[in-house]
Amino acid sequence: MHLVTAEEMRRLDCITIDRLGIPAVALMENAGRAIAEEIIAFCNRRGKAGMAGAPRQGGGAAHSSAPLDASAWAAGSAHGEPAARSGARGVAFAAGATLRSGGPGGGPASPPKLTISGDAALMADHAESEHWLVLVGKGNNGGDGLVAARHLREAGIAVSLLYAVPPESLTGEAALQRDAAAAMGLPAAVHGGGSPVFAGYSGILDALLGTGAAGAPRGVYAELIAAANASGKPIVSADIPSGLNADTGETHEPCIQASLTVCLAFLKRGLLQYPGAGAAGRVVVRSIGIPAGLAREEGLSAYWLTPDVLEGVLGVDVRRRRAPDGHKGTYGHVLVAAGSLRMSGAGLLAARASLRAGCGLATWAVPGKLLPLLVGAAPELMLAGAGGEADGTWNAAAAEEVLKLAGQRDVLAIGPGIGRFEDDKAWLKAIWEGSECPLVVDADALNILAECDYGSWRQRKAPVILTPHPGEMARLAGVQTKKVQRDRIGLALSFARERGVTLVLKGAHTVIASPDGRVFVNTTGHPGMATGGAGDCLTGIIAGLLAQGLDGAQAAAFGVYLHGLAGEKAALLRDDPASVIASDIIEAL
Ligand SMILES: NC(=O)C1=CN([C@@H]2O[C@H](COP(=O)(O)OP(=O)(O)OC[C@H]3O[C@@H](n4cnc5c(N)ncnc54)[C@H](OP(=O)(O)O)[C@@H]3O)[C@@H](O)[C@H]2O)[C@@H](O)CC1
Ligand SMILES: Nc1ncnc2c1ncn2[C@@H]1O[C@H](COP(=O)(O)OP(=O)(O)O)[C@@H](O)[C@H]1O
Ligand SMILES: [K+]
Repeated sequence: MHLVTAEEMRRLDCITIDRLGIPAVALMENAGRAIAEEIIAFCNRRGKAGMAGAPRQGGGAAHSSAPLDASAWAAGSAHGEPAARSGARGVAFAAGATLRSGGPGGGPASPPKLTISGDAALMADHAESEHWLVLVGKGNNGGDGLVAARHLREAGIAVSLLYAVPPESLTGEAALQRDAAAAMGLPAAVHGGGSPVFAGYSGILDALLGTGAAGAPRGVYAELIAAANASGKPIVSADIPSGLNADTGETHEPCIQASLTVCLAFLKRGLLQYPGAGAAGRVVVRSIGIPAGLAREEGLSAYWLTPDVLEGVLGVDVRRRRAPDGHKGTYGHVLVAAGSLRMSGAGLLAARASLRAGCGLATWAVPGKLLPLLVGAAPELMLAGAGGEADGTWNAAAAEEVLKLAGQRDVLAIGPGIGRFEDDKAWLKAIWEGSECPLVVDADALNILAECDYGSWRQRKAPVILTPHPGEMARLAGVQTKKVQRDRIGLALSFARERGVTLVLKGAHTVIASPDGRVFVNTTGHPGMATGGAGDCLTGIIAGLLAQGLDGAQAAAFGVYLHGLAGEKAALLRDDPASVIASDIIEAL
């Protein structure tokens, strides 16, 4: 599924309206109806759970991990329930008259049944117990809310409108919807400042600000957002939560904390990155008549990482099929140069993970003094001494040993647990320039890299994959960690392009950017993976996939995806995400 910025969304809107001739008001009608359908489904679910009026739990970025669960996401109108719902709610009865007598054999036949279905998606189970307040902004987002209000009313749900600004200031399609709502007699008020009263409503539709918003909500918009959040009522957002930066996922002060966001046409980038992903609650993407293929035709290249994208966009065999006559040589040989006396485990985790990712062979290179201590640590691994100091730490001269070993292997992964040492920049430069195979750079090797002028180093032919967490990324980019987190997708993209590397910016909803301008956002994984060594496993997984012939972007994206899935599985096996440790992730691969 494509991810779009607000600007790209406007472009796709314009193409649909100008080139295809679909009127803007038709798109708005589709948008509003989709929002109404989702609100009705929300009410019906709530009714079934016997929780009428219950607000979302927790709120804010720390709320339930539902949005992290790929199954909680839904694309288009096929979001899991409608088929079952329409089956259950369709009006079906037998036709009164027998249309044809006699079966093929001439005997009596049972009369054919005529089945007639109602507009199931717009049927509320307990409409009488619902009363929704629609917060209406001045732009098209407000217009969407007005359309939704009409459809909710049609479904028998009581609806009231609260305009942020005098309704006379609405223009274009939004003004048309304002008039239609008035003609239908929907009760409306204009926010007069101060604290609006939300008592008596069973839910709030946030149609204040959408992709046309600029900066933090101002004036009456800010008042309404703060009051809606404080009301404790469940909030459904139209397109994006008002107060969210649709491109970056930054939340302004204030920002709506939604239970559900009905995203229109294409998934906005900001809904996939924290804290925005937390503010959005559950996200449903609904089509509104803008052809999905336009995104591809327009060359958009940001994606939510799903098995479909892995296969269709990246060309990865997600089933990881192996040739029946394959042997260990078929699946490549990884060299992991990692670990030192005090952090040998980091190297062990990376090397073991590469094997679990499916490479044929893995060699773990450590400072020679450590070798006797590591014998038998993992029987499947080969061990190699790579020089180093008498105390089991690395030194610059060890680069030569690493290069010798790498010459006979398919992939080199460096960094986990190596620490810092004298002349480590020379060590890294020698490896960077001297190795011919794909290179995965992690942990302290990234910190060393951040201090090097590697743009002037000899150009590498084989891919480089950098796997920083936000702190390491901050050092690489020479900015504060806060700035990294403010626009993870934008930074990862520009860094990968400028430096000609594949960049894996780790953390909840890891971003994978490739030097050709494609970017992928992963949503597998969970907070239980915030544990020492989890990143070392990822380094090994990516190296293991590279060894099997995947290219840089394929290995990075598939590796991150599998790593997250393994983390989820490990949490299930442990019964508690908090108990997951890095080794569990490897075992769950
Ligand atoms: N064909 C289409 O285009 C379709 C669009 N669709 C829908 O339209 C949405 C985008 O609509 P949009 O572009 O009208 O912008 P929108 O977000 O409603 O609000 C902008 C208004 O808010 C104001 N404002 C801005 N920033 C502010 C701030 N910080 N604090 C306070 N006020 C602020 C600003 O007013 P101004 O300050 O300029 O007077 C401006 O007038 C999109 O998300 C989707 O829901 C769908 O219907 C499908 C078809
Ligand atoms: N809340 C989270 N949700 C999903 N994945 C997470 C979360 N926290 C951490 N992770 C993942 O766990 C790994 C941690 O890596 P890192 O910080 O480098 O750990 P270490 O250096 O100890 O190995 C990364 O792949 C990261 O994306
Ligand atoms: K909104």
